[in-house]
Amino acid sequence: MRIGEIFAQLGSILAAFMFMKAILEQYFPHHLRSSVEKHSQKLLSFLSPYVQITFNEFTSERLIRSEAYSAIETYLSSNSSAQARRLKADVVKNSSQAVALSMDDNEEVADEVSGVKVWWASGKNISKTQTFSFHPVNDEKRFYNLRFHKKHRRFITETYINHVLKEGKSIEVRNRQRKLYTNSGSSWSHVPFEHPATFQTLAMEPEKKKDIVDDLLAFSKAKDFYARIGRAWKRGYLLYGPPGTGKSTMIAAMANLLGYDLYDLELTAVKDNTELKKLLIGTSGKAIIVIEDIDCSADLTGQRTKRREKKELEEDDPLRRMAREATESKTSNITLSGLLNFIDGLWSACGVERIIVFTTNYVENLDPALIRRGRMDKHIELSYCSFEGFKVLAKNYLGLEWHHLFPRIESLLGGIKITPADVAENLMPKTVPGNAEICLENLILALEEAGAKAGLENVAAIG
Ligand SMILES: Nc1ncnc2c1ncn2[C@@H]1O[C@H](COP(=O)(O)OP(=O)(O)OP(=O)(O)O)[C@@H](O)[C@H]1O
Ligand SMILES: [Mg+2]
Repeated sequence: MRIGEIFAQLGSILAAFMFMKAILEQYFPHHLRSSVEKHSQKLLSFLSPYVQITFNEFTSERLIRSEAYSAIETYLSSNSSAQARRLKADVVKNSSQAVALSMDDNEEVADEVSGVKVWWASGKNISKTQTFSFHPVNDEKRFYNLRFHKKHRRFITETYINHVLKEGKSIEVRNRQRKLYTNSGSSWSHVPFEHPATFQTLAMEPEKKKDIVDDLLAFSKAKDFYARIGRAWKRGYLLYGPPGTGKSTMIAAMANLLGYDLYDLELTAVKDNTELKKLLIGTSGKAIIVIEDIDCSADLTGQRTKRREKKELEEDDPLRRMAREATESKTSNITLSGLLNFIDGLWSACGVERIIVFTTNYVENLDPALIRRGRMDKHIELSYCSFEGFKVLAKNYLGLEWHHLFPRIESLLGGIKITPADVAENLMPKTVPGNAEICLENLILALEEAGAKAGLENVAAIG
């Protein structure tokens, strides 16, 4: 048969079909038509060995987008880009891909888990209700249909759907744009969090680093464990050490490792406990709440009241006392124990994971009650640069695994205290293109100078 004939035949079949459809629509009453459709669908589903589940984008009661729908969309995105013929593209920031691809309407992709094959189809319903409005409302209702053989019903409903939702949510967390929040008044404002620090680039002894990474990962996966033992899903870290040893850098690395948002809580800008309460309620799950330099927020060391009582006894001049009280009333009225008690209370009430990190340069100044285990569960000391730490920096900054000047640096680092920040500054290439040897020699010079200075100070102290 020639191509022309095939088209002619196809044309007449189509015409006949359209004619039948038009007759059906014109002469069949509406209610009869819908009952024919209903019964034919019943018959089809009775004969078909497949079961179908629909996941709507918006559920009828709520106007918010269904979490299940977006988790499925994310889960299917990698499958879709490999299988579907028509894809939708969306621009995403801060992701390894420049655009996120998802399958277009009326596309179907297959998925297989534990040997069970399922099919996902995307579709949309366009609402037929006509509304007259100056602002036309988009009445498209999208959905995903999951189709599978009825013999797998148990596996699908009990295991597979949970797997899809969990996997989809964890991909969302990994891909989403993280935020860095700061408090202004009783609300948070945020900017995109784009700190590049990771645990790989952090100068630290490998075992210590592994211990911290394992601890964080174990925490992030321990929802069921915390629920079972009846504890709020939270963990407190205290980072202490001299300035420039990587405390802030480690917090950024933690956020990058877990994909959490960062809330940088500036306590001195918080007026009172009510404002603090509002701020803490305003934080989301998967958050790291950071309070830097708690020792500098003098009111929070637990000694404020004692100091004030003492001063009041000393100060008899009423004018001076009034002036002091006026300045004090402007500063924060929060006490650290109040803060921690409140955090304990809040966290006990909700099931989302939160990490709180405190940093300080002077751990010895803190009230032991405030950093007891259970509040600050893990105490991490960040100290001066060791040779192991130096090797990480040399690899990051200069791309060096080994150099003939390394042994000299190792012996100098053994006796001289230098912060990773100072080492990093010396390793920073000062010329284009950078010369590794010059950088290492600069570091040796800096180390020798620091050594000579420390020696002089020692001599002066003894003298
Ligand atoms: N352990 C480290 N690994 C890699 N880089 C580091 C490390 N410590 C410090 N640095 C570098 O030094 C700079 C300062 O470090 P960071 O701000 O983390 O110090 P800090 O301990 O928070 O200091 P401070 O107590 O003054 O807040 C960072 O920009 C980082 O590049
Ligand atoms: Mg810091």
